[in-house]
Amino acid sequence: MQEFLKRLPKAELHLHIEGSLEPELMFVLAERNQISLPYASVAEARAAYDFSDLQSFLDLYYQGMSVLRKEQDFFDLAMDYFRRAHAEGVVHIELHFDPQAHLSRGVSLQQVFDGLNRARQEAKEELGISTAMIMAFLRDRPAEEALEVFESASPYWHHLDAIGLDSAEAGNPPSKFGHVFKRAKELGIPRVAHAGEEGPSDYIVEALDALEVCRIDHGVRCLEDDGLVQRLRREKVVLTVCPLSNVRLKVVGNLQQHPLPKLLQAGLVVTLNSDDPAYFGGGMLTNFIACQEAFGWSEETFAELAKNALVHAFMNEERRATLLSRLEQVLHAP
Ligand SMILES: Nc1ncnc2[nH]cnc12
Ligand SMILES: [Zn+2]
Repeated sequence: MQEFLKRLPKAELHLHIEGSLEPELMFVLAERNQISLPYASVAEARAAYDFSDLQSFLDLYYQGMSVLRKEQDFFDLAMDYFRRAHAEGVVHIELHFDPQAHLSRGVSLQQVFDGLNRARQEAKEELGISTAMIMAFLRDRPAEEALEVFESASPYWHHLDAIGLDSAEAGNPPSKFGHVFKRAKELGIPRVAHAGEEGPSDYIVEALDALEVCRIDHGVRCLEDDGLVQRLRREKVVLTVCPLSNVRLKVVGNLQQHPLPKLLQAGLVVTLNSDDPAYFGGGMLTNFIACQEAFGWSEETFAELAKNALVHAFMNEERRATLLSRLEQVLHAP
């Protein structure tokens, strides 16, 4: 089964590239940029990744990314992840990135975009991985700041496949960003948002109504509202679920208690994703294998999950057709 899960052509729709920063690279970049870390070793950093909730993770996540200063750092960060993902059978990756968390440290949008775009090109040429870019806004920062950053990113709008909304959810409802997302809609830029991770199911409704998103990142709390579940099913809204993330951030007590089987049973469009693989215990394949162990799913179930991601990814139709036929080949391989 693990061989099958590895061979499945997996598309990752929910990945924070800054959350793919492994401690090993963090130490290399800290030394290169003369930045001091609060850890004496890689092992000490990993030991500190013991979270009680989303905020306790975000504190270390923003601290960790402080080693990213130059274009080369963003290139190295992304290539490091693309290589690991490639080894796990990932064929397409949609990168969330957090410009505000870099701008506030004096790192320019140009450094971020140039480094990530150079890595995306190399991933395409050397690894055959396609990628998409989701510029996320920090919901615990003022909405006006998000709008300013969005406008200042106009030279890079053509690189964006979507905008997103992340960071501390509770107390920061989607509607706070209604005008930012409206502006993106006017420009024809698709929209996604984290909702129903720690926040209530109402935030999922708001993300659909006020932000007009095509996907909900996480969304696991939708089950608290039957009407919402029916709507998500009817409107075929994609949920980018991140099983190991939800365990590590104590959204659920353990993986066996995760609502994933219920989400599938409800007929929702579910995908599996890693969120912040360097902090939550592993990448896509690790998440797939953990679900196999927790839920005992069949090959057909994993194939459905992988297909959902390919069908709803931000990719051109030629690439989608290629990857869907690769999926069929894996399913029918002897
Ligand atoms: N799981 C998560 N939820 C909200 N914001 C994030 N930023 C990075 N990972 C996140
Ligand atoms: Zn996320």
